[in-house]
Amino acid sequence: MTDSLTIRRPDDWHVHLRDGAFLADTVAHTARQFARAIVMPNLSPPVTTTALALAYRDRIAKVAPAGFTPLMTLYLTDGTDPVDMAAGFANGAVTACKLYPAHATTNSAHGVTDIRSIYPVLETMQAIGMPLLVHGEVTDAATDIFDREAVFIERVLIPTLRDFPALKLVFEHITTKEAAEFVAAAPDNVAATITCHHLVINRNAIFAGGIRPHAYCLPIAKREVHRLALRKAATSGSAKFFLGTDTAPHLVQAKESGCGCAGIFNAPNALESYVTVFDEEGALGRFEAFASENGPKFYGLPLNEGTVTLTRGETVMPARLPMGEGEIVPWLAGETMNWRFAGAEG
Ligand SMILES: NC(=O)N[C@@H](CC(=O)O)C(=O)O
Ligand SMILES: [Zn+2]
Ligand SMILES: [Zn+2]
Repeated sequence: MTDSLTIRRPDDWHVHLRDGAFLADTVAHTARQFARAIVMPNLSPPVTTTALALAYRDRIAKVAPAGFTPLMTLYLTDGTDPVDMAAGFANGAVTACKLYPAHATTNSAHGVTDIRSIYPVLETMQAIGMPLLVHGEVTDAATDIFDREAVFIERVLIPTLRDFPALKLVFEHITTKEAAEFVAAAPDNVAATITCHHLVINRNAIFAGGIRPHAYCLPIAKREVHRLALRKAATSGSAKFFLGTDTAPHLVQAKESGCGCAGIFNAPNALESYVTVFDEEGALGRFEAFASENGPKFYGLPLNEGTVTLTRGETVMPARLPMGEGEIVPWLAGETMNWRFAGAEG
């Protein structure tokens, strides 16, 4: 039995750092485990231009420890300027663009109403090799919430990739067997991130003995068959799947509400959670590629120097953590974890 695992320092390819009072706390938690993070742009108002991304990057840098690199993204709207976007990509200010279908998730009201309205932007992205990160859910009221991701593949993803076959595309936080199979069968310019929570819970967790707002996120957790397909994909050794926590903090009162926010805050214990899954699947030897190699290779970035060490051993996750001026209920709150984060070196 392996009791200690040292791997190359990992990155988190999907993070919500928020802003203002949250920023120092979110950055500290993510930077403790990860060297780089793809920073989601769904602030209010959203990060829609290179200038806004640079200003946000400066606010992050002010609170970040040495050695942490935020990789910035632009929030696509029907009015995104491809010239500003391409200039920001060329000078390294922005790494990728994020597609939120309008009204699909938290702070997506300014998102894209119809994929065809951003075809000129996608044309440019394909030409310059800029990755498109996708929240892949349809938003029409007629589609069942548990079907939104699978329908998105048929209705949006397949036609878009047919029209832009060389577009670099990351299907973010996949939650279904359909998405895992689609990505596995797609060409190398298509990849996916997988969260730790979708590897651990299925939709029963949202209703276990009562309604559980801290298990609610988007895309919503699906049936067990989908969780098993995600575990298979993540631990398969395929370079198309990589770590993206989708850590998405909301204060306790925003979650425990008559209309609770979607999002799970897993930055404090992400690696512990992922490594437990790889351990349970007998795939500890494949964890480093998933956490530390597949992402940078897809993005065309160098691998990190330095390492992190995870050790087998019980720790109890706190019931609450401070977040800005309030408190947050983290992923696995109050539960015993069987792996611990022993620290980063180098
Ligand atoms: N995942 C979530 O449930 N919430 C995210 C938005 C997102 O990633 O869709 C958030 O910003 O709160
Ligand atoms: Zn999303
Ligand atoms: Zn997200």
